[in-house]
Amino acid sequence: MIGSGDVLLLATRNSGKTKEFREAFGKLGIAVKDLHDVEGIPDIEETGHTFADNALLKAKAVADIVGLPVLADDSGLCVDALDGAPGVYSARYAGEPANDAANNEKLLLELKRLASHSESAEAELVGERSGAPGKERLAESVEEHANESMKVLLAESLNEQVEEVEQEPEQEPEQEPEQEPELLSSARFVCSLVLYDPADGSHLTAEGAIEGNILREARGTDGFGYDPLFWLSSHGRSMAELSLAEKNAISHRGQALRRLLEMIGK
Ligand SMILES: O=c1nc[nH]c2c1ncn2[C@H]1C[C@H](O)[C@@H](COP(=O)(O)OP(=O)(O)OP(=O)(O)O)O1
Ligand SMILES: [Mg+2]
Repeated sequence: MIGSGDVLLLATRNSGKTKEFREAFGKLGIAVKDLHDVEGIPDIEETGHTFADNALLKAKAVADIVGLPVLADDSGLCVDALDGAPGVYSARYAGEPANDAANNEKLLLELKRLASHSESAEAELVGERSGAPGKERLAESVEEHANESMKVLLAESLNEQVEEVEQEPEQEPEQEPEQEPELLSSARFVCSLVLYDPADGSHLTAEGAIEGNILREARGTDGFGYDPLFWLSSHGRSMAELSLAEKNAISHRGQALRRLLEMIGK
């Protein structure tokens, strides 16, 4: 039922999603349209409790209006330190109307708040164990180690000076090895796709997920949504530092789409 007339309508107003589907379907000779190309489709409330529920809701609502098969994508970010939030609320995490920058900012705020809470809880625990209040105990610990740290610092700076002198002047400065950036929590992107046929109400559902970590600082300018905060250790890049094709090859959406296409023999 897909590709009747080799055009497929997506039940989305998210141009970032449309771009990714265009890249993937282009290879199959299928043109992709979205709700920016169709008039008279109202906003569809995403009242489901799962990604699959919401994808079905969107696909059915639009397909019943246009009378053609429709593909819907419901997706989001599940962050472990936040017990799976924002999850199905990813798009409206910072309120409505949906705003990627505000959502990213809220995500960082929540994770940093959590980190500072657990740091102070840890300090108190140290205090309780030693019988001294947390802050005092920490100060003592700094005192105890101060001399040792000073020695290490002095030795390091001496070593650096020696290395500087020893370096050949015409030698290329060595490239700093890229350090793993600071990460706040493990997380995953999840995507549910539903292809709905209004002729008989039949539909197919496919899911995909990708594991990663939330960065303390945004990186990259490609993609959309939470991509700049989603770190892929295996690639040494954020999702927003991948090209469209690279993202599709690994993403939750790419995986779900390949599964769906397999189901319909494409
Ligand atoms: O690959 C992704 N890279 C980064 N962020 C992503 C991705 N995939 C989903 N997300 C985020 C964006 C949005 O905050 C929410 C999706 O919400 P979701 O309701 O499915 O989409 P949406 O409202 O943007 O468009 P629409 O419902 O019209 O398809 O998860
Ligand atoms: Mg939505």
